[in-house]
Amino acid sequence: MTTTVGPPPGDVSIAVSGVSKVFTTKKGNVEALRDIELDVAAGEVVSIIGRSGCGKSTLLRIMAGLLGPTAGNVTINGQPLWRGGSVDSSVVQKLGVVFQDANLLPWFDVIDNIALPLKLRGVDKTTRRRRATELLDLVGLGGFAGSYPRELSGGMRQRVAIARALSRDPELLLMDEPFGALDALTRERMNLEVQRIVAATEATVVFVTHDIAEAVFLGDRVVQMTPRPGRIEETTDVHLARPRSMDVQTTPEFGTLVRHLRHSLEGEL
Ligand SMILES: Nc1ncnc2c1ncn2[C@@H]1O[C@H](COP(=O)(O)OP(=O)(O)OP(=O)(O)O)[C@@H](O)[C@H]1O
Repeated sequence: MTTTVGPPPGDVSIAVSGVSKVFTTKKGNVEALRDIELDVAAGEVVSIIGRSGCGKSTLLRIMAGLLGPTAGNVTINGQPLWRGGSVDSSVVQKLGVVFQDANLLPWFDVIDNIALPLKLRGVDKTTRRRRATELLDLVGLGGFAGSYPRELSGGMRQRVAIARALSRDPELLLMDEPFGALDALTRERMNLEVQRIVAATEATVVFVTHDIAEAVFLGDRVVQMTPRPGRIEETTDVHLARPRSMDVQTTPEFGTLVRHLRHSLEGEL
């Protein structure tokens, strides 16, 4: 019998090489991505910004194994994610994905929503409820185990979605504009939560956002994509100490980074 021992948390890297994506529609071909190269080191948090329609979600869906690239591939710890048109399921297991819409099942309470990925993997009920309860505490919703999604605010629902993504112990979290629909203050609180959760789990993170300040606050690096076809135009390192408080946004270093990225995006007009 062979036993596969996975790398400890914080040891998963993801690389995108030569990825292009062309959608075929009734109106013709849409070239969404062209020759994307992106290496994300283990334990790194990379934010991706770019104008609406530049291909951020398409890139994240390809990295998540939800959409096949037209050319190129994604490797996770050196293992190819895509083999021809299908995904290597052993590789995709390392991933947790959170989208803008929390997408919780309305007829399941919070615990059952969080535990669903474990149920689908055949984990027994006691174990999955114990794990879901731990995760609920981790995302700061300890008192809401028996609540239903309709009884929660948008920010709380997103935290449940994050807990659900974490239930599989992903070493790599892919987040697509998860807080886009939240008000500014809730969004700030959620950014602090993400920072805390990422520190606790040591996960590698790729975070797509429209918001330049959010990208800088969360990222070790901010990657900027060009308008369609999406290409990686520029990468900006963020050398701000962690943990970061919201007050970091008032520092000259933060302001300089945000200004630089804003000018760079404006320069695309
Ligand atoms: N299934 C599809 N079929 C055809 N075209 C698509 C499909 N999905 C995305 N596109 C096109 O690919 C381009 C990139 O879309 P994508 O959603 O990745 O952009 P985005 O940067 O995430 O946008 P936003 O910031 O507005 O969410 C767009 O022009 C979009 O119309």
